[in-house]
Amino acid sequence: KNVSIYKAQASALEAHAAPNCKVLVVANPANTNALILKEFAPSIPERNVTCLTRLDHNRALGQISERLNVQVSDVKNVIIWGNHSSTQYPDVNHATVKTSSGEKPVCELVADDAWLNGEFITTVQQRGAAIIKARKLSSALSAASSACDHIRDWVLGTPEGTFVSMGVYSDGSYGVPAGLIYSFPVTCSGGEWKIVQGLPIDEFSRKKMDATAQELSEEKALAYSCLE
Ligand SMILES: NC(=O)C1=CN([C@@H]2O[C@H](COP(=O)(O)OP(=O)(O)OC[C@H]3O[C@@H](n4cnc5c(N)ncnc54)[C@H](O)[C@@H]3O)[C@@H](O)[C@H]2O)C=CC1
Ligand SMILES: O=C([O-])CC(=O)C(=O)O
Repeated sequence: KNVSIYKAQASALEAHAAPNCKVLVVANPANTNALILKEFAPSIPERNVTCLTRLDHNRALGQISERLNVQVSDVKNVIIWGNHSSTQYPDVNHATVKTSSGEKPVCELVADDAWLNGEFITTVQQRGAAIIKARKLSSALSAASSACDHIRDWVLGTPEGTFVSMGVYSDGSYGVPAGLIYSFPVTCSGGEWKIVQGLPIDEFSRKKMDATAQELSEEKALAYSCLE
């Protein structure tokens, strides 16, 4: 059903939208809906079609700020890799906290790998489901607020030294198959996003990044099979 909805939305954009419009897909499955939209709106450049993983990014910042008892605005550079689903990989290996003695790595300050590699990841992965369970409705204000964050940073740029997570069309960076909409760390400037390059990826992260890519490949195949 989503495939036909996003095919129709794409056709409407193709017919009526400015070719330089920016598209943020929120509705789930967000990454694959964005991929279908990109496919059926060929006049809109693929770099103008994105999906929302900023809510997951903000949740990860929130978990770290609570754990360390610091302001959420002092935490930065967490990464959400992959799908906006429970296979996403929230990664704090490159995240830092502003302290009175300068910026410190989150891993060093938390100093609890079992929590970072376990409960932290599952809490962020399952936050959407936990909210639905509690409210019988999905996240509303936090989702809307993160959509504003996504668009604001895309249009106005990310602060120097800060990256954010966005679901964007993969160019094969970090060994992620090209042709998926995958959440990467990005910086934005002049209305364009750019995938942050050259971050070291350890074996634990590699496995988690591959698992969420695998799920996206399967979703893509399923979506395309609905088009036949
Ligand atoms: N990417 C993210 O971080 C998040 C994604 N979501 C997703 O956003 C979507 C919306 O969530 P809610 O607003 O809570 O759901 P909702 O059920 O309150 O609203 C969905 C709306 O879509 C409309 N709709 C249904 N079929 C349509 C069609 N063919 N064309 C146009 N409109 C149609 C319905 O009338 C309804 O108003 C869901 O898919 C949800 O899973 C929600 C929160 C966060
Ligand atoms: O599944 C949903 O509708 C909720 C969701 O995406 C989220 O809160 O991250």
